[in-house]
Amino acid sequence: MFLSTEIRKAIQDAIESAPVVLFMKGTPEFPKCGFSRATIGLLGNQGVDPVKFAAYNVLEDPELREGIKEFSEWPTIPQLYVNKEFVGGCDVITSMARSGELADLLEEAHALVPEEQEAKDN
Ligand SMILES: N[C@@H](CCC(=O)N[C@@H](CS)C(=O)NCC(=O)O)C(=O)O
Ligand code: FES
Repeated sequence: MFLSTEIRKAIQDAIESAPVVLFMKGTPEFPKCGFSRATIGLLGNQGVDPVKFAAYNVLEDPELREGIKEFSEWPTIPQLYVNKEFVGGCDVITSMARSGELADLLEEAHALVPEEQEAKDN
């Protein structure tokens, strides 16, 4: 697929809009797919600060849905970015949550709610 400059720029802006960015199906409140729902649940369990988080609903934007796959070179949704770096989809995030890598990544990105950040610093 041809990724236009315009779409590439829109994706770049989205990725830069918050420390933690999720491209998903539906919204955090109303996920439209189990993989997106599970990913939102994992980020919530980690204690991601809502002010550090942005979600983009690919179901509302077919160009974003296809464009993000090309951009990330990753064939599926959801897709997580932390500090502008692509992390992965639901399986990757699930295994990183289990191993503790996700907590470390989010902590380093200062993306956790302040109390949880403090609890981890102590
Ligand atoms: N194993 C994937 C599960 C996600 C997945 O399979 N997503 C599919 C179904 S929601 C997808 O995005 N298909 C392409 C599309 O719907 O555009 C992961 O780890 O994220
Ligand atoms: S929408 Fe069917 S598996 Fe995600």
